[in-house]
Amino acid sequence: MLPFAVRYYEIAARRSPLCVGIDPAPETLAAWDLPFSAEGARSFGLKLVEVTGERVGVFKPQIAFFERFGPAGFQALSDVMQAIADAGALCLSDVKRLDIDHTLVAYAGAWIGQDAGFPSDAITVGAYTGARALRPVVTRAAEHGAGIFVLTRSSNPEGLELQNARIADGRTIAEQIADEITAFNREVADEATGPVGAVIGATLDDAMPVLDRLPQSLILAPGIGAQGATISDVARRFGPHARRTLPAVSRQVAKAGPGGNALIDVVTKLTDEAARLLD
Ligand SMILES: O=C(O)c1cc(=O)[nH]c(=O)n1[C@@H]1O[C@H](COP(=O)(O)O)[C@@H](O)[C@H]1O
Repeated sequence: MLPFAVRYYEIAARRSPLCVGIDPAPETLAAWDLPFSAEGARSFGLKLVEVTGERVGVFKPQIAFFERFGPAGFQALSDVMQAIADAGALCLSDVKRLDIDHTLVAYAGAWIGQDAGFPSDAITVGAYTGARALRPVVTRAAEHGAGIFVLTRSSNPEGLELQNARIADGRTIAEQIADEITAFNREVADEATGPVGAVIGATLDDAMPVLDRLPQSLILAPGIGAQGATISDVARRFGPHARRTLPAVSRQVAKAGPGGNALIDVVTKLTDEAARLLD
Protein backbone atom coordinates (compact mmCIF):
# COMPACT_ATOMS: atom_id res chain seq x y z
CA MET A 1 0.00 0.00 0.00
CA LEU A 2 1.37 3.43 -0.92
CA PRO A 3 1.82 5.82 2.01
CA PHE A 4 -1.35 7.63 3.09
CA ALA A 5 0.07 11.05 2.21
CA VAL A 6 0.87 9.92 -1.35
CA ARG A 7 -2.62 8.51 -1.78
CA TYR A 8 -4.14 11.64 -0.23
CA TYR A 9 -2.25 14.11 -2.45
CA GLU A 10 -3.23 12.13 -5.53
CA ILE A 11 -6.95 12.13 -4.73
CA ALA A 12 -6.90 15.74 -3.44
CA ALA A 13 -5.51 16.87 -6.80
CA ARG A 14 -8.00 14.73 -8.76
CA ARG A 15 -11.07 15.45 -6.59
CA SER A 16 -10.49 17.91 -3.75
CA PRO A 17 -8.84 18.19 -0.30
CA LEU A 18 -12.34 18.39 1.23
CA CYS A 19 -13.05 15.88 4.00
CA VAL A 20 -16.76 15.16 4.41
CA GLY A 21 -17.78 13.98 7.87
CA ILE A 22 -20.37 11.24 8.27
CA ASP A 23 -22.05 12.09 11.59
CA PRO A 24 -25.51 10.48 11.81
CA ALA A 25 -26.60 12.59 14.78
CA PRO A 26 -30.18 12.27 16.07
CA GLU A 27 -31.29 15.63 14.63
CA THR A 28 -29.74 14.77 11.27
CA LEU A 29 -31.49 11.41 11.10
CA ALA A 30 -34.79 13.14 11.95
CA ALA A 31 -34.23 15.78 9.25
CA TRP A 32 -33.50 13.03 6.72
CA ASP A 33 -36.65 11.19 7.81
CA LEU A 34 -34.58 8.22 8.96
CA PRO A 35 -35.09 6.17 12.13
CA PHE A 36 -32.85 6.75 15.16
CA SER A 37 -31.29 3.31 14.81
CA ALA A 38 -28.34 1.48 13.31
CA GLU A 39 -30.35 1.11 10.11
CA GLY A 40 -30.93 4.89 10.05
CA ALA A 41 -27.20 5.56 10.53
CA ARG A 42 -26.37 3.05 7.82
CA SER A 43 -28.87 4.55 5.33
CA PHE A 44 -27.56 8.07 6.05
CA GLY A 45 -23.94 7.09 5.46
CA LEU A 46 -24.66 5.02 2.36
CA LYS A 47 -26.78 7.78 0.79
CA LEU A 48 -24.18 10.46 1.51
CA VAL A 49 -21.45 8.34 -0.08
CA GLU A 50 -23.65 7.27 -3.00
CA VAL A 51 -24.59 10.85 -3.90
CA THR A 52 -21.27 12.61 -3.26
CA GLY A 53 -18.73 9.77 -3.44
CA GLU A 54 -17.42 10.57 -6.92
CA ARG A 55 -16.54 14.14 -5.92
CA VAL A 56 -15.18 13.65 -2.42
CA GLY A 57 -11.64 12.39 -1.77
CA VAL A 58 -11.88 11.73 1.97
CA PHE A 59 -14.82 10.76 4.18
CA LYS A 60 -14.61 10.88 7.97
CA PRO A 61 -17.14 8.68 9.75
CA GLN A 62 -17.46 9.80 13.37
CA ILE A 63 -17.79 6.46 15.09
CA ALA A 64 -19.59 7.80 18.17
CA PHE A 65 -22.76 8.10 16.14
CA PHE A 66 -22.51 4.44 15.06
CA GLU A 67 -21.22 3.04 18.37
CA ARG A 68 -24.37 4.55 19.93
CA PHE A 69 -26.29 1.63 18.44
CA GLY A 70 -24.09 -1.19 19.72
CA PRO A 71 -23.11 -4.18 17.55
CA ALA A 72 -25.61 -3.28 14.82
CA GLY A 73 -24.13 0.22 14.74
CA PHE A 74 -20.65 -1.21 14.20
CA GLN A 75 -22.00 -3.36 11.36
CA ALA A 76 -23.54 -0.21 9.86
CA LEU A 77 -20.18 1.56 10.18
CA SER A 78 -18.46 -1.34 8.46
CA ASP A 79 -20.97 -1.19 5.57
CA VAL A 80 -20.41 2.57 5.20
CA MET A 81 -16.64 2.06 5.23
CA GLN A 82 -16.98 -0.50 2.43
CA ALA A 83 -19.08 1.97 0.42
CA ILE A 84 -16.35 4.62 0.88
CA ALA A 85 -13.76 2.19 -0.47
CA ASP A 86 -16.05 1.23 -3.38
CA ALA A 87 -16.38 4.95 -4.24
CA GLY A 88 -12.59 5.12 -4.54
CA ALA A 89 -12.39 7.57 -1.62
CA LEU A 90 -10.24 7.42 1.51
CA CYS A 91 -11.72 6.62 4.92
CA LEU A 92 -10.45 8.62 7.88
CA SER A 93 -12.10 6.97 10.87
CA ASP A 94 -12.70 9.50 13.61
CA VAL A 95 -12.06 7.25 16.63
CA LYS A 96 -9.84 9.53 18.80
CA ARG A 97 -8.04 6.65 20.49
CA LEU A 98 -5.49 7.12 23.27
CA ASP A 99 -4.00 4.93 26.00
CA ILE A 100 -0.73 3.45 27.21
CA ASP A 101 1.42 1.94 24.46
CA HIS A 102 0.57 -1.69 25.28
CA THR A 103 -3.15 -1.02 24.78
CA LEU A 104 -2.55 1.16 21.75
CA VAL A 105 -1.15 -1.92 20.00
CA ALA A 106 -4.66 -3.37 20.21
CA TYR A 107 -6.29 -0.15 19.00
CA ALA A 108 -3.85 0.00 16.10
CA GLY A 109 -4.78 -3.59 15.21
CA ALA A 110 -8.46 -2.73 15.38
CA TRP A 111 -8.34 0.21 12.96
CA ILE A 112 -5.20 -0.04 10.80
CA GLY A 113 -4.13 -2.70 8.29
CA GLN A 114 -5.94 -5.11 5.97
CA ASP A 115 -6.48 -7.59 8.83
CA ALA A 116 -7.95 -4.91 11.14
CA GLY A 117 -11.51 -5.18 12.44
CA PHE A 118 -12.23 -1.85 10.73
CA PRO A 119 -9.48 -1.26 8.14
CA SER A 120 -9.14 2.49 7.74
CA ASP A 121 -6.93 4.64 5.54
CA ALA A 122 -6.36 6.91 8.53
CA ILE A 123 -7.60 7.43 12.09
CA THR A 124 -7.68 10.19 14.69
CA VAL A 125 -5.84 9.70 18.01
CA GLY A 126 -5.29 11.64 21.22
CA ALA A 127 -2.01 12.46 22.99
CA TYR A 128 -3.00 12.96 26.63
CA THR A 129 -0.99 9.86 27.60
CA GLY A 130 2.00 11.53 25.96
CA ALA A 131 2.64 11.80 22.24
CA ARG A 132 5.57 9.33 22.53
CA ALA A 133 3.10 6.67 23.72
CA LEU A 134 1.61 6.72 20.22
CA ARG A 135 4.62 4.85 18.82
CA PRO A 136 2.75 1.51 18.25
CA VAL A 137 0.13 3.31 16.17
CA VAL A 138 2.76 5.27 14.26
CA THR A 139 4.71 2.09 13.53
CA ARG A 140 1.66 0.19 12.35
CA ALA A 141 0.47 3.15 10.26
CA ALA A 142 3.89 3.42 8.58
CA GLU A 143 3.95 -0.33 7.88
CA HIS A 144 0.46 -0.37 6.35
CA GLY A 145 0.42 2.91 4.40
CA ALA A 146 -2.10 4.44 6.81
CA GLY A 147 -2.23 7.91 8.34
CA ILE A 148 -2.86 9.08 11.88
CA PHE A 149 -4.06 12.51 12.92
CA VAL A 150 -3.13 13.55 16.45
CA LEU A 151 -5.52 15.93 18.18
CA THR A 152 -3.23 18.94 18.75
CA ARG A 153 -5.39 22.09 18.87
CA SER A 154 -9.09 21.28 18.97
CA SER A 155 -11.76 23.43 17.37
CA ASN A 156 -13.77 23.94 20.58
CA PRO A 157 -13.14 26.86 22.98
CA GLU A 158 -12.92 24.51 26.00
CA GLY A 159 -9.61 23.07 24.78
CA LEU A 160 -7.73 26.35 24.77
CA GLU A 161 -6.58 26.53 28.38
CA LEU A 162 -5.16 23.00 28.44
CA GLN A 163 -3.62 23.00 24.96
CA ASN A 164 -2.01 26.43 25.38
CA ALA A 165 -0.69 25.71 28.89
CA ARG A 166 3.12 25.93 29.05
CA ILE A 167 5.44 23.13 30.08
CA ALA A 168 8.76 23.64 31.92
CA ASP A 169 10.78 24.53 28.79
CA GLY A 170 8.32 27.27 27.79
CA ARG A 171 6.60 25.45 24.92
CA THR A 172 2.83 25.06 25.01
CA ILE A 173 1.46 21.54 25.31
CA ALA A 174 0.21 21.79 21.72
CA GLU A 175 3.68 22.87 20.54
CA GLN A 176 5.27 19.94 22.36
CA ILE A 177 2.80 17.53 20.70
CA ALA A 178 3.57 19.14 17.33
CA ASP A 179 7.32 18.65 17.88
CA GLU A 180 6.78 14.97 18.73
CA ILE A 181 4.67 14.53 15.59
CA THR A 182 7.49 15.99 13.49
CA ALA A 183 10.06 13.80 15.25
CA PHE A 184 7.99 10.71 14.38
CA ASN A 185 7.67 11.78 10.75
CA ARG A 186 11.43 12.37 10.44
CA GLU A 187 12.03 8.92 11.92
CA VAL A 188 9.63 6.85 9.83
CA ALA A 189 9.18 8.67 6.52
CA ASP A 190 11.49 9.50 3.65
CA GLU A 191 8.70 11.40 1.95
CA ALA A 192 8.21 15.12 2.50
CA THR A 193 4.90 14.39 4.21
CA GLY A 194 4.93 11.60 6.79
CA PRO A 195 2.13 9.41 8.17
CA VAL A 196 1.58 11.48 11.31
CA GLY A 197 -0.77 14.40 10.80
CA ALA A 198 -2.34 16.82 13.25
CA VAL A 199 -5.87 17.95 14.01
CA ILE A 200 -5.98 21.75 14.25
CA GLY A 201 -9.33 23.52 14.42
CA ALA A 202 -10.25 25.79 11.51
CA THR A 203 -11.84 28.03 14.14
CA LEU A 204 -8.50 29.05 15.68
CA ASP A 205 -6.87 32.43 15.08
CA ASP A 206 -3.66 31.61 16.91
CA ALA A 207 -2.58 28.22 15.49
CA MET A 208 0.41 29.45 13.42
CA PRO A 209 3.15 28.71 16.01
CA VAL A 210 1.90 25.11 16.15
CA LEU A 211 1.47 24.80 12.38
CA ASP A 212 5.03 26.07 11.86
CA ARG A 213 6.25 23.07 13.87
CA LEU A 214 4.49 20.60 11.52
CA PRO A 215 6.33 20.91 8.18
CA GLN A 216 5.92 17.21 7.35
CA SER A 217 2.29 16.77 8.43
CA LEU A 218 -1.10 16.74 6.83
CA ILE A 219 -3.51 18.87 8.86
CA LEU A 220 -7.14 17.95 9.51
CA ALA A 221 -9.11 21.15 10.10
CA PRO A 222 -12.59 20.59 11.55
CA GLY A 223 -14.85 23.43 12.62
CA ILE A 224 -16.13 24.57 9.22
CA GLY A 225 -19.83 25.32 8.85
CA ALA A 226 -21.73 24.50 12.06
CA GLN A 227 -18.86 25.68 14.30
CA GLY A 228 -18.53 28.96 12.44
CA ALA A 229 -15.34 28.75 10.35
CA THR A 230 -15.14 28.78 6.55
CA ILE A 231 -12.67 27.33 4.05
CA SER A 232 -11.48 30.91 3.35
CA ASP A 233 -10.65 31.14 7.07
CA VAL A 234 -8.39 28.10 6.63
CA ALA A 235 -6.61 29.79 3.70
CA ARG A 236 -6.15 32.98 5.74
CA ARG A 237 -5.33 31.45 9.12
CA PHE A 238 -3.13 28.55 7.97
CA GLY A 239 -1.13 30.48 5.33
CA PRO A 240 1.48 28.23 3.67
CA HIS A 241 0.21 25.21 5.63
CA ALA A 242 -3.21 25.37 3.92
CA ARG A 243 -1.74 23.37 1.02
CA ARG A 244 -1.40 20.38 3.36
CA THR A 245 -4.80 20.88 5.00
CA LEU A 246 -8.00 18.82 4.76
CA PRO A 247 -10.90 21.14 5.61
CA ALA A 248 -13.51 18.97 7.36
CA VAL A 249 -17.25 19.56 7.18
CA SER A 250 -20.02 17.41 8.67
CA ARG A 251 -23.28 19.16 9.60
CA GLN A 252 -23.07 21.80 6.86
CA VAL A 253 -23.22 19.03 4.27
CA ALA A 254 -25.79 16.87 6.08
CA LYS A 255 -28.10 19.89 6.47
CA ALA A 256 -28.39 20.18 2.69
CA GLY A 257 -29.86 16.65 2.46
CA PRO A 258 -31.63 14.40 2.02
CA GLY A 259 -32.37 15.71 -1.49
CA GLY A 260 -29.63 14.59 -3.87
CA ASN A 261 -29.44 17.82 -5.90
CA ALA A 262 -28.97 20.06 -2.88
CA LEU A 263 -26.32 17.69 -1.51
CA ILE A 264 -24.43 17.75 -4.79
CA ASP A 265 -24.69 21.57 -4.90
CA VAL A 266 -23.22 22.07 -1.43
CA VAL A 267 -20.48 19.48 -1.93
CA THR A 268 -19.55 20.94 -5.32
CA LYS A 269 -19.29 24.43 -3.81
CA LEU A 270 -17.15 23.14 -0.91
CA THR A 271 -14.92 20.91 -3.06
CA ASP A 272 -14.26 23.85 -5.41
CA GLU A 273 -13.38 26.11 -2.47
CA ALA A 274 -11.19 23.41 -0.92
CA ALA A 275 -9.39 22.81 -4.23
CA ARG A 276 -8.18 26.43 -4.12
CA LEU A 277 -6.18 25.58 -0.97
CA LEU A 278 -3.83 23.67 -3.30
CA ASP A 279 -3.06 26.77 -5.45
O1 LIG B 1 -11.09 15.13 15.22
C1 LIG B 1 -12.07 15.74 14.78
O2 LIG B 1 -12.52 15.45 13.68
C2 LIG B 1 -12.57 16.89 15.54
C3 LIG B 1 -11.64 17.59 16.28
C4 LIG B 1 -11.97 18.86 16.78
O3 LIG B 1 -11.15 19.56 17.35
N1 LIG B 1 -13.24 19.33 16.56
C5 LIG B 1 -14.20 18.60 15.87
O4 LIG B 1 -15.30 19.13 15.67
N2 LIG B 1 -13.89 17.35 15.42
C6 LIG B 1 -14.93 16.51 14.78
O5 LIG B 1 -15.24 17.09 13.50
C7 LIG B 1 -16.66 17.00 13.26
C8 LIG B 1 -17.21 18.41 13.17
O6 LIG B 1 -18.53 18.38 12.78
P1 LIG B 1 -19.28 19.67 12.21
O7 LIG B 1 -19.10 20.76 13.22
O8 LIG B 1 -20.69 19.23 12.08
O9 LIG B 1 -18.65 19.99 10.88
C9 LIG B 1 -17.24 16.18 14.41
O10 LIG B 1 -17.29 14.82 14.00
C10 LIG B 1 -16.25 16.37 15.52
O11 LIG B 1 -16.22 15.24 16.38
